[in-house]
Amino acid sequence: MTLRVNKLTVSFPNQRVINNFTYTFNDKGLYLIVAPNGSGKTTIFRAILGLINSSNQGITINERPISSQRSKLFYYESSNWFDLNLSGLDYLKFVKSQWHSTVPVESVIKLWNMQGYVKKAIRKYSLGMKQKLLIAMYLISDADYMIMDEINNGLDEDSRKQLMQILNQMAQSKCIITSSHYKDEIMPYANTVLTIKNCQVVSSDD
Ligand SMILES: Nc1ncnc2c1ncn2[C@@H]1O[C@H](COP(=O)(O)OP(=O)(O)OP(=O)(O)O)[C@@H](O)[C@H]1O
Repeated sequence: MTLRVNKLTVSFPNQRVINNFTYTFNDKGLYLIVAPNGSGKTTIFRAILGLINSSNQGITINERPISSQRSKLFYYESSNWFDLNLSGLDYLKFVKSQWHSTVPVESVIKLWNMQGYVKKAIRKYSLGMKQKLLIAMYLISDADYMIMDEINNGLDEDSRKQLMQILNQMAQSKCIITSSHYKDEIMPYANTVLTIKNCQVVSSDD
């Protein structure tokens, strides 16, 4: 069980961002991508998901094309993607049904203390409340592979600590791939750190 990226290259007009990235993510563990602003973290995630054009010789989960394995993977890039007219509960129920999850919605709402606002329209949420909703969606999905872009953005210190405990626990049985600008908080829990320099992705395993 692996997520394999084979010779991934991403270019935008006049700019190559990722060059010839080949890597195998195992089905367990916490992978942290650390790199300065604008170096290509989000680009890698989008390319893995097929949300942007790339050249590659295959992106697979368990040796099958990722496009046929969507229920094994969860990625929701940013709370900016939320439809502000919907409620948090709408999103949680949607994810539960689409990912055929057995995780009770109520347990995740309680875990993140979202009872007071989960039924309200997202337009009434603070930044941190939106981020908690986004994290709750990952927990509900219960997907084997989770790609989380800047997952602790907008969270207060206690919530970031709680998130780290949860990620650490989930990484015992799932593959968590994340990037963060609070890297010092995640680094102690990361099994592998990937960095991007001059379009090359380098792993701490190498
Ligand atoms: N759609 C696009 N068209 C042109 N250039 C793009 C596009 N998307 C990203 N880029 C460029 O690709 C580079 C990498 O962007 P990316 O968003 O992947 O960086 P990042 O490492 O996630 O940054 P940050 O830490 O700021 O979130 C940047 O130079 C950016 O300007």
